[in-house]
Amino acid sequence: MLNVSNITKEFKNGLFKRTHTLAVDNVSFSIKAGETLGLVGMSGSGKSTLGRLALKLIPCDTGRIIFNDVEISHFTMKQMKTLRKDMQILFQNPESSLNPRMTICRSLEEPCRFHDIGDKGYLDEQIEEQLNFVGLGAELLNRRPHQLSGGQLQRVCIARVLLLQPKLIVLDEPTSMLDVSVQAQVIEVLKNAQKKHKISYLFISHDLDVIKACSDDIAVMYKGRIIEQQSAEALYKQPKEEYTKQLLDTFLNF
Ligand SMILES: Nc1ncnc2c1ncn2[C@@H]1O[C@H](COP(=O)(O)OP(=O)(O)OP(=O)(O)O)[C@@H](O)[C@H]1O
Repeated sequence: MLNVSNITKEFKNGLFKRTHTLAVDNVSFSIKAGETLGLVGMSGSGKSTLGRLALKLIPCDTGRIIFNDVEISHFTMKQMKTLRKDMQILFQNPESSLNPRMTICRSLEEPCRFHDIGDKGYLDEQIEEQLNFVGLGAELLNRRPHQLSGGQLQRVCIARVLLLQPKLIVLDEPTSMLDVSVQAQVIEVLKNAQKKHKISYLFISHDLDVIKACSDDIAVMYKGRIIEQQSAEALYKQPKEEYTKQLLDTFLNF
């Protein structure tokens, strides 16, 4: 579904753009249809930047991105518009993902209207179905975001993404702002959605338990590079790199 090879991203900031940060350094990975690649690493290792590059939300300096057998590396933003609904992202903070002035119903409708998905009748039906799927009821539709809990808001965000029927979703710490009890429910919803629609996930998280529970393969990032990638089971049993061992130890002893 997604094949990324040798992508690099350097940010240039500061006076006269003299401060350079090599956020992603020659990274390659691929994700099959319906599978999850977990991405772990310390803060600042480049995980979120890599997720945004993979979706072409920001341009890469070098490298190739092939999505669903189409090379999109050189696609313009206009060309990307047709693919946007297939490639979605779910952020960690659902509150800032939703417009506080819009009702939940409007927030769910908006992206579908933008992508021209169905008429009003079809949309109403789909919204109800997706809300149901994520475990919410239609009584929330006329509320505004501040009238929902964090877990409910993240479910709304998941429903909103699912309405577009994406093929790939970058999950950028989707449960890190939620209570532990709610985390498990949200993960269950994401797993069910993947099973039902064969969606591919790039799952970014600090939480190694969450990553282990969700991923087929796991990639470890360190200073902008993927230093190790293995099946989830193998990585936990026999990490190859010293850094991965330290990461696992730190997490287990936390
Ligand atoms: N827009 C930007 N301009 C300049 N530097 C940036 C920008 N975005 C990210 N960076 C830098 O790139 C590096 C990687 O950042 P990134 O957010 O991708 O890391 P991360 O692994 O996702 O971190 P975290 O887990 O804390 O979210 C960091 O040094 C960060 O400061």
